[in-house]
Amino acid sequence: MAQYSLVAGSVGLITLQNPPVNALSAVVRKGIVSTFERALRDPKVKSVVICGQNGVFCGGADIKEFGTNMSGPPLVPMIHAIEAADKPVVAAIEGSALGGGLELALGCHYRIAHSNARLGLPEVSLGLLPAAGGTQRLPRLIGIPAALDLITTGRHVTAAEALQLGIVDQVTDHKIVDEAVKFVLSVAGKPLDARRISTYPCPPLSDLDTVFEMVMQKVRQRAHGAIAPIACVQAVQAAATLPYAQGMEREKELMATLFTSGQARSMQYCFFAQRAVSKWSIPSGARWDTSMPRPVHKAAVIGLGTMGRGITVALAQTGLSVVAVETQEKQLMEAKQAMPGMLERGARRRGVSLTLHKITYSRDIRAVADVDLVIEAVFEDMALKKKVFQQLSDICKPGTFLCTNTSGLDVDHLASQTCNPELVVGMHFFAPAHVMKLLEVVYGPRSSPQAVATAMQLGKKMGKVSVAVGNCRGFVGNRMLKPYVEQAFFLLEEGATPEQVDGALEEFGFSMGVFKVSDLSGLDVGWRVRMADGFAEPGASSGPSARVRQGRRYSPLGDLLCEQGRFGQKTGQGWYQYDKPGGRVARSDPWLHSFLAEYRTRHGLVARRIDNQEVLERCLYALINEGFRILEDGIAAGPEDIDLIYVFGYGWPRHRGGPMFYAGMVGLTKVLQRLEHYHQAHPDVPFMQPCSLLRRLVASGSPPVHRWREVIKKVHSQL
Ligand SMILES: CCCCCCCC/C=C\C=C\CC(=O)SCCNC(=O)CCNC(=O)[C@H](O)C(C)(C)COP(=O)(O)OP(=O)(O)OC[C@H]1O[C@@H](n2cnc3c(N)ncnc32)[C@H](O)[C@@H]1OP(=O)(O)O
Repeated sequence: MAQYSLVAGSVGLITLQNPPVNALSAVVRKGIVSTFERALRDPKVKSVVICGQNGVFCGGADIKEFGTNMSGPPLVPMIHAIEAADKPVVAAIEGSALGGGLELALGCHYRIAHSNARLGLPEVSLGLLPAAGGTQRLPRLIGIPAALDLITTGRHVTAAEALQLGIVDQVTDHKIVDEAVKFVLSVAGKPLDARRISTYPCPPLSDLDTVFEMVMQKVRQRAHGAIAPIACVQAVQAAATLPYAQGMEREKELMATLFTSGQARSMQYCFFAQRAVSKWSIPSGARWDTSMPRPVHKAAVIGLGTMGRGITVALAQTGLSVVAVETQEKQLMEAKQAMPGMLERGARRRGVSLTLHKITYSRDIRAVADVDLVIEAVFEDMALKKKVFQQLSDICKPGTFLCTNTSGLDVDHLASQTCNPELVVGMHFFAPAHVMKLLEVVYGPRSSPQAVATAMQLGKKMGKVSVAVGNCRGFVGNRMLKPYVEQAFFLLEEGATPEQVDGALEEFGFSMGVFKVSDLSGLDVGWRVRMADGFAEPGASSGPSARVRQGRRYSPLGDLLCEQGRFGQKTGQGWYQYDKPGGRVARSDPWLHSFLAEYRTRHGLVARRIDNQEVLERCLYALINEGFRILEDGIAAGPEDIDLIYVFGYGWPRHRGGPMFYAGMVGLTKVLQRLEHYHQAHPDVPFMQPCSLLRRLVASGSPPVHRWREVIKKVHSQL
C-alpha cells in the first residue's frame, strides 16, 4: 500500500509500504494513484514527496506478479500523471531505486538521493526492458551512451555516480525525507515545464547510425543469444530517433515480445532460485534459519597457487585478516608480487576504492594457529591434502573450521584425518576464485550445522552465490561435467570436430564450448582425474581395448593429446592451436584434424555427418540426466541448486535458466525419449541410461520445476 500524510503544513508525503523492498504490487500502485490524486485535490498541499518505508525507496515492479493475471493500475499512466502534475513532486531515494522504482522517480520533477542509495534499470537481467518509460526518459536525461550502458547491462550505480550522470539532483547524508521536504519547499511555485523529462529532446549525437551499429554489434556479442539486451538497444534507438509518444509505443511493443518469452521466464526463475538456495537445508535436518554461523575475524589459506591466491584476495576483500601460507619460497614470492595487482583490479571491478588489506605471508603452516577458519588450497592430491589436514588438526586452536578447496576429492575422508571432523567442510571455489561468483559448500555426514552455516555466510560475505551440496566424487558441478565431456569426445570419434561441437554449444549460449574450456583449464586436469579413477593408464590409449574401460565405452582422445604434451593454452596446443604457450586466441589446428582422421582409421570408425541438434542433445541431455541422479541421490537439495551451479560456475546461459529448468522447458517426456533413443544406440554408455527419477517425474505428469521437490521427497521416503 501507500501511506499518505501532510507534513510541514503543505507537503503531501506518500510512503510506499510493501516490505521488504516496496515492490510496486497492484496494491501499491493503487495506493500511489489514490494518494496522489488526494494530494492534487487538497488545496493545502503545494508539493509532494514520494519515499519508501524502512530505508528502501523501491525495488521495482513486483516480479512475483509476472506471469499472473496482472490487475491494478498500470505503471505507465500512473507515472505520466505524476509528471503532468502542476504541483512539484520529489522522489526521496534511499536504499534501492531499481527498475520500475527508478522509472517512478524519473517521472517525478526532482530526485534527491541518500548517499547509501543504489539506482539502476536491471530489467535486462530478468529478460525484460524498462517498459514504464525508462528507455525513453533516461536517454533524454543523461544522454544516449550513458543510458545505453545502464539499460543494456542493468548495472546499479551509487548515488555519487547518479549525481555525476545527472540522474539525481542532490545527494545527502542526512535524513532523506527531511531533506526532500526542505528541498520541495524551496522549489514550490517555480515553473515545472523544464522538469518534465518526457518533453526533453534526446541530447544530440553525431553519426547516430554508426553509434547504434557499433553498440548493437557489441551487445549482440555479449548477449550469447539473449534477446533482451538487443531489445533494450532498439528501445533506446527509438528514444533517439522518434518523438516521445512514438518511442513509448515502441517500448511497449518490444516489451510485449519479451514479457511472454521463455527467456524472461528463465531469467526470473534464476532470480528467485538465487534467493531460494541461500535458504539451505541438508539431509541431517540442519537449516539456514536454525543453524547459527560463528563469526570469522581471521582466516588462513594454505597453498598460494592460482586458486589459493584468488581465495586470499576474495577473503581480504571482505576486510578479514588473512594468513597466507606457502611452503615453497619461489611460489610465495610470486604470490606476494601478484596479490597487490589482483586487489587493485578487484577494487576497480567492484567500483570501490582500494583499502588497506590485512594479509600476512608465511612459509610456516604454524602461522595459522590462531585463525578462526582455514581454507586448504594445495595441489589436488589426496595424500598431500591428508597430510595438511593432519597438521592443521594439531596446530589450530580448538574450534577452528577446516575447509578444503578440493574440486572433487572425498571431503569426509579428509575430515577423518582430524580430531574434530564436525569442523570440516568443503569450500569449492571456481577459477579465478576472486572473480567467479560460485561457491559449492560441501557438507559431509559429520559436518556440523554450524560449520555449514559459517561457510555459507562467509561465501555470502565474499559476494558468492553459495550452494550447499553433499559429498560425492565431483560434488554437483564436476560430477555433471563428466558425462558432458564424455559425449563431446564420443562425437569427435564419430565424425564431429572440436569447432563443430564448440560452435553448437556457443550458439546455444555458452560463452565457450567444451573444447575451448578444456584448453583454457588445461587438458592435464581431466587426465589426472581419469588416472585417479583408473580410466586413463599409461600405454593403454592405443591397442584394441583402448576404447573400452571397466566394461564401458571410453574415449582415450584426451589422454592421447596429453601424452603428446598438448595441455591446451599453457602449452600453446590442445584441441586448438595458439600463437604461443599462454596464448588466448584459439585457431583451428590441421594437425588435430589429421590426428582425428588417423585415430578413426586405426579404430575402424567411419566418420558420419553429425548435426548440431545431435551435438546439443547428446552433450546436454547426458549432463541433465546426471543432474537427475544427483537429485535422486540427495546430493543437491533441489533443481534450483543445480541450475545456479551451472549458471554461475560453468557458463550455462542464464536466459536458458540452468540445465534442470531447461529440461522442464524442453519437456521431460522429450528429454526421456531422446535419452532412451541414444541409450539404445549406445548401450555401452551408462550415462545415457535415463535416470529413474526422470522416469518418475514423467510418470507423474511432468510437474513444473518448482514441484519436483515433492516427487523427490516421495522417492527418498520410499528408499
Ligand atoms: C504484454 C506486455 C505486458 C507488459 C506489462 C508490464 C509492464 C511493466 C512495466 C514496468 C516493468 C518494470 C519492470 C521492473 O521493475 S522489473 C523489477 C526490477 N527490479 C529488480 O530487478 C530488483 C530486484 N531486486 C533486487 O535486486 C534486490 O532484491 C534488492 C532490491 C537490491 C534488495 O536486495 P537484498 O536486500 O539483498 O534482498 P533480497 O534480494 O534477498 O530480496 C529480499 C526479498 O525481496 C524479494 N524481492 C526483491 N525484489 C523484488 C521485486 N522487484 N519483486 C518481488 N519481490 C522482490 C526477494 O525475492 C526476496 O524475497 P524472499 O525473502 O522471499 O526471498
